[in-house]
Amino acid sequence: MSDSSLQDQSSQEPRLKVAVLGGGSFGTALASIAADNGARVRQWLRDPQLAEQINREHRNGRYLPDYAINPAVSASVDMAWVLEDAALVLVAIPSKAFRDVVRQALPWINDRQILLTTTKGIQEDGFKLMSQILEEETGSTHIGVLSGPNLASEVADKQLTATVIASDDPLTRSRVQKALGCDYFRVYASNDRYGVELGGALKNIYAIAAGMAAALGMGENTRSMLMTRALAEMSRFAVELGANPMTFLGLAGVGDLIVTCSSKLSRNYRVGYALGEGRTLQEAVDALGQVAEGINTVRLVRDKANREGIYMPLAEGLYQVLFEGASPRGMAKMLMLNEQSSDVEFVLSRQAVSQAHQEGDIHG
Ligand SMILES: NC(=O)c1ccc[n+]([C@@H]2O[C@H](COP(=O)([O-])OP(=O)(O)OC[C@H]3O[C@@H](n4cnc5c(N)ncnc54)[C@H](O)[C@@H]3O)[C@@H](O)[C@H]2O)c1
Ligand SMILES: O=P(O)(O)OC[C@H](O)CO
Repeated sequence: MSDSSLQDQSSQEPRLKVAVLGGGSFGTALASIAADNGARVRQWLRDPQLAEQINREHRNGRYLPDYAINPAVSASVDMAWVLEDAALVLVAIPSKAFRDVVRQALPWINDRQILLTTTKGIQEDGFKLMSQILEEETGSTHIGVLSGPNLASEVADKQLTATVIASDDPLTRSRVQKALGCDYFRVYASNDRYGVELGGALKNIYAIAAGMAAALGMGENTRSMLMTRALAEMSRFAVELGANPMTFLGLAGVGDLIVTCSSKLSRNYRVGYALGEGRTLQEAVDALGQVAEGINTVRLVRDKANREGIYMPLAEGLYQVLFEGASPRGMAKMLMLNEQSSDVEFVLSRQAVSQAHQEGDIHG
């Protein structure tokens, strides 16, 4: 139990009631944190056997077999029971099923609850982020996004970790900081919900590329170049879509990019690594056995960038490798020989670089 949970218990405040929708590794780790902080936590999942195992052994054998879950977490397949009286609801469900699960929950959602998404993905129809789905389905004003460099197994292992709660509602920010912040999990606040959520979804694309580069034997210079150019590309995309580029300097931007592009614990990195070893996309996905959101995100972002005229050479290159059979090495070479560009576009624009080249050509 963390120090902060002791503080909570010694105060006279009523016990917070938390519901977590999703039985995957991050949902489970977050449920355990909230319980460490003294909350009554109920977790909803589809699989009755897994629910029974969590209740009996305080272990999630499917997603987090090696970690102890706080015994105060109770799991169930009964959505009504899980959401009963919940003041804070966390939705940790892959993007493809997110709206369906929120719809199942609707009868027990009310306008006093705080609703959080932890999902780093995009809905194809309308290019919607998960908090937008929460907003559309519930009409709530207490909506937030939890995102940051948060590999679930490290969180479950109580490695010192930081995350971001992003919401334009100050109450949501402060309540979530209090509910989840403890001596191994620090929660920073942001009011750029869109930027934070976009950062979490976009970095998955580049984690696939980083895994692929590692499997191909490319070195640290390459990884550093990839991450930095990824940050430039993510920020460019975000600015075009109206997010604040400064958000990408924070935990949910560069922070999450670093961890996901560096760790074999990342599912997106692992898919990329398998592709770099020569497996097909289907083989890589089958071997993973879990959802790597970046596969779908690369397609959606590449299509959106093409529609909106946003320059995204890395996303385009990865799309060609994943879905059009391009060779990873050939694509890497092509990107290296791409048109001359600028380092930091907010300092020197790409247009200024290409104009200098055109003028140089004219003057021989
Ligand atoms: N795992 C991590 O390290 C991590 C860290 C930070 C954020 N996230 C994000 O949080 C989200 C949840 O991640 P996770 O690792 O907890 O879980 P996950 O993405 O592996 O899957 C979550 C759960 O959703 C369930 N599920 C899938 N389809 C469903 C459906 N149609 N109906 C009901 N349940 C369904 C699965 O059975 C599983 O219990 C992800 O989208 C991810 O981007 C994950
Ligand atoms: O396992 P991934 O690739 O979905 O990434 C996990 C988290 O998003 C890391 O912050």
